[in-house]
This record gives sequence, C-alpha cells and structure tokens, in this order.
Amino acid sequence: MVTVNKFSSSDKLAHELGEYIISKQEIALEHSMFFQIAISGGSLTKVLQKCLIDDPELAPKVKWTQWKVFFVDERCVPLDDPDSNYGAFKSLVLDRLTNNGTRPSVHPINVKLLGQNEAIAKEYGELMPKEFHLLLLGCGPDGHTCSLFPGEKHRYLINETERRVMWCHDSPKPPSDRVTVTLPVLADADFITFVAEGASKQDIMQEIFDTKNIKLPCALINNKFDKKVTWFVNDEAFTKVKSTF
Ligand SMILES: O=C1O[C@H](COP(=O)(O)O)[C@@H](O)[C@H](O)[C@H]1O
Repeated sequence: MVTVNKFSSSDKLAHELGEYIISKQEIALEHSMFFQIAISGGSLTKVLQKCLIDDPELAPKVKWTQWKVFFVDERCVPLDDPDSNYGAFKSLVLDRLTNNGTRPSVHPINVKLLGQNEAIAKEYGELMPKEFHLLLLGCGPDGHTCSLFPGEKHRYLINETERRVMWCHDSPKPPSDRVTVTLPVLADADFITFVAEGASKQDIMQEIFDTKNIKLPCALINNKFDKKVTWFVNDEAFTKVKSTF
C-alpha cells in the first residue's frame, strides 16, 4: 500500500516534505558520495523553494554540494523560456543560493539539440544515473506525471520497457514537445514521492485513490510500485477521497 501524508496547510506540507527529503539525503549519503535526485516542474518547484530555501530550520541541513539534480521531465524549449522546468528550478531555488560554494550539480537537457527531440531524449537518458535515490513527482489534474499522459495516444511512453528517457510529442498540455523518464527509471529508484495540492486536484485524487483507475499514469505507478511510493497532499486536494490511509 502506498503511504499518504495529509496536511491541513501548504506550509505544514512543505516543512514535512523538506524533513522527508533531508532524511532521504542522509540515507543516500551513508553509502554514496552524492544524493541523486530527479525532480518535476510545475507546482513542485514552489514547494521546493519553500522547504529547501525559505525554511530557516531546514535550509542549513541541505548538503547542496553533494546533490546531483536531474529532471524527470523537461519541455523542449530554451532554458530561459518561462516553460522550462530547469528555468523554474533555477529562478526559484538555484538563484537563491547566495553562497556559490554551496551549489548542487544540476543537469538540464542539452538545448543545443533543440529540434532534434529524439536525440535530446537519448542523450539525457545516457547522462542520467541508473538509480536515483529519490524522485519527486507532481500530478496533473488529468492524472499525468512526469510527461506520461493518460490516453491511447501516449501509451507508447507508458509501455516502454527499454529506453529510459523518451520524446513525448503532441503533449495535451503545452508545450507540445517534451522529454520524459519512463517506467524503468521509476522501477530503479529507491523512493518515489508525489506532491499534490489544491482544489484543481480533487477529482483526480478521487479517481486515483478510490476508483484506482490504472489507465491514469499516477494510479498505475501507485499500483506497480506501491511499497516505495509516498504522497504528500493537502486536505483541499483530498476532500473527495473516501479511502483511508
Ligand atoms: O507539465 C507538467 O505538469 C506536471 C504537473 O504540474 P502541476 O503544476 O499540476 O503540479 C509536472 O509534474 C510536470 O513536471 C510538468 O512538466
């Protein structure tokens, strides 16, 4: 069964998520030189700013120089484009690390290859470590995560068993061209953690947790990797869910 942590406020959620990330950092650094993490874009980036930068208790505990940061999905746009997941992480997190000596190593997609999206995905898959200590994922109101979207048109991404990063074309959510990790990356990760907040997530939470509709990528991931999946949700997002955790 997946673990669900529910919070009455976004501030409490962010603090507990921060504690959790730091605990995973410590576990990883017991046996590895680096904490290898891959993150989503979207609303998650703001939560990361809250817990890793703005939280005075947690910020000093983040061992940034030992972090290797990758992206579970990225939009095929320049890094300074407002749609870039790297760009959002840079402006909300990296640029706020005032001391240059405390920066993580961050690995964006190779934007020199923009327009050759298959090549971007291939290169990014080769660059990624095989095993991540932690994946931090979002959940869209349609049940997508990373750039793994529901529906027949995008089933080629969910069904992939070999390639670890793939080009997602015709994304239903703009921008249309993206790259995304596939399920083999999730299978090899130590921990998979979702963050979902707000009223726009109410219906999809019900479908994921009550109906358990595995046509939705988030519900499929719950089903396949249940023991290592943890959700951080707020009460507002979980209002319609009847199942108890
Ligand atoms: O397009 C994307 O959307 C999802 C969900 O975003 P959210 O703002 O609803 O949390 C995100 O996890 C993914 O990385 C991003 O590319």
